[in-house]
Amino acid sequence: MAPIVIKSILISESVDPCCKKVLEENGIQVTEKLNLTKEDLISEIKNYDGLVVRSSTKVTADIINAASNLKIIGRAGTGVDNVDVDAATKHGVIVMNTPSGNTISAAELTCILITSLSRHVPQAAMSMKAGKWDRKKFMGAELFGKTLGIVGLGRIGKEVASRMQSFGMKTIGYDPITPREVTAGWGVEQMTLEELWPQCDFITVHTPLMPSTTGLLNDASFAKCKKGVRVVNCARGGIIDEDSLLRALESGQCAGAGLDVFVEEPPKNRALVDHPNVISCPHLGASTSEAQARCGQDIALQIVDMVKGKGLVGAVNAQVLASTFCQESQQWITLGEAMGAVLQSCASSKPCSQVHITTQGQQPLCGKRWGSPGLGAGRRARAAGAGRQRVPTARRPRRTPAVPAGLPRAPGPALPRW
Ligand SMILES: NC(=O)c1ccc[n+]([C@@H]2O[C@H](COP(=O)([O-])OP(=O)(O)OC[C@H]3O[C@@H](n4cnc5c(N)ncnc54)[C@H](O)[C@@H]3O)[C@@H](O)[C@H]2O)c1
Ligand SMILES: O=C(O)[C@H](O)COP(=O)(O)O
Repeated sequence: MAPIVIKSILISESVDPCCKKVLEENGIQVTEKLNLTKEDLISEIKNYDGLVVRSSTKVTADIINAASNLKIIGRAGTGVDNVDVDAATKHGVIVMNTPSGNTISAAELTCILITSLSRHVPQAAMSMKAGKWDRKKFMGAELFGKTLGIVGLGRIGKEVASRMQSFGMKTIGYDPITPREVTAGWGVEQMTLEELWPQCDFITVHTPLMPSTTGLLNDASFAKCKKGVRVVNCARGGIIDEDSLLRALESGQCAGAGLDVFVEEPPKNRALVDHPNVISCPHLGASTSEAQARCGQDIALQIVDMVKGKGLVGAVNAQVLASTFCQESQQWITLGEAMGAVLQSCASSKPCSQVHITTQGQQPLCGKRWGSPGLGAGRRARAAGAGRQRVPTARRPRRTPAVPAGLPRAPGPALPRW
C-alpha cells in the first residue's frame, strides 16, 4: 500500500495527550483547538491533512466540502454517527475509529446503571446529602434471578452479559448479525424481539444508531414489556424513543431508566433527566482514564501506520474507497461516464429525468455499483462543458470521489483523465 502524506492534524476535542505525543513523535504537526464553532471549523479545516474528534464535533458535509486538504478523519472512540461518512467517502477522505478502546468502560457504566436502578443508589445518595434518612422510600429489588434483555450483542453487549451473569441474572438477547451459537457460548439465549420484550425485567440496548434501530423501544414495544420493566441506554440517544420512554415512565409501565446518551446532547428538553425514576449521565460511557488512553493511543498509532503504508486498521469506509479506485471499478466508471456524455449530447433541450441501463450477460457487482454513478457524472460533466467554446475535455466533477494521495490502488493503467 502506498503511503498517504499527513503533515498536519487538528484535534478538536479533549483527546488523551498520548495521541498528540505519538503523532508528533512520528513527524506530524498537531494543533489542538477545542470548542470550535461550526464556522470556525469550516474556516480552519482547510489548513490540515487530518482531523481527530470524539463525539461532540459534528463533521458535517459542509465541513468536509471546505476541507480541501483533508485525507483522514480519526474518531478516538467507537460511534462515527457524528461524521458524515458518505460525504467523506465522496471526497476520498478516510474515516477511522477505535472501536474496542472504550468497550470495557461503556460496559461497566451500563452495569452500574443497571445495579443503581435496582437499588435507587443515586436517589438515596441525593436524599442523604439533603439531610434525610429515608429507608422506606428506597426499597429495591434483587438482580438475582431476574432477566436482562440485551439488544445488540456486539462488543459491549457481550461484556455486559458476562458481568450481569455474575449477579445471577438470566441473559437473553437479540442481534440480527451475531449468530445464536456464538452468543449461546457467552450464556446469552437469542430470540426475536417479540419473544424478548415480555420476558425482561431489565432491557439494555447496545446497537449503533441507524434507521433500523431508531425507536427500537417505542410505544408499541413498551406495551409488550412486563409492567415495571427498567431500561438502560448507554449506546445512542434515540434507540429508546424519548417521548415513548417518558410516557412509559409516567404510566408506570417503565419503572426506571438509566440514560447516558440523548438525542440532543446536552438535552434542552429536561423532562427525562428531571424524572424521579431516571438516572442520567452526561455521555460518560467512555470517560475513564483507561478508555481515553487506549482510544487516544489507538487512533494515533492507526494514523501513523497508515502514513507509513503499514495498514488501514479501523478505517470504516476503506472498502468503498478502495473499490472506487480499483482497476475493475474504474473501467465501469469510465464506461458510465462515456455513456453519460453521449446521452447528454443527444438530450438536446429536453433533459431526461430517468435513465435505464440494461445489461446482458454476467455483469460483475462493481459494474452495477459504479455504472450508474459514472453515467450521472458523465452527463453532469458534459452539461458543465456544453456552454464553453470547443472544450475538448470535460473536468471530472468534484462530487465524484477524488483520489486521496497514495490510497491503495490495484496495479494497472492510470485513472482516465478527462
Ligand atoms: N456511551 C458511550 O460513551 C459509548 C461508548 C462506546 C460505545 N458506545 C455506543 O455503544 C453502541 C455499541 O457499541 P459496540 O462497540 O458494542 O458496537 P458493536 O458494533 O460491537 O455492536 C453493535 C451490535 O449491534 C448489532 N445490531 C445492529 N443492528 C441491530 C438491530 N436492529 N437490533 C439488534 N442488534 C443490532 C450489530 O449486529 C452488532 O453486533 C454503539 O452505538 C456505540 O456508539 C457508547
Ligand atoms: O461512541 C463512543 O465511542 C462513545 O459514545 C464515546 O464518545 P466520546 O468519545 O465523546 O466520549
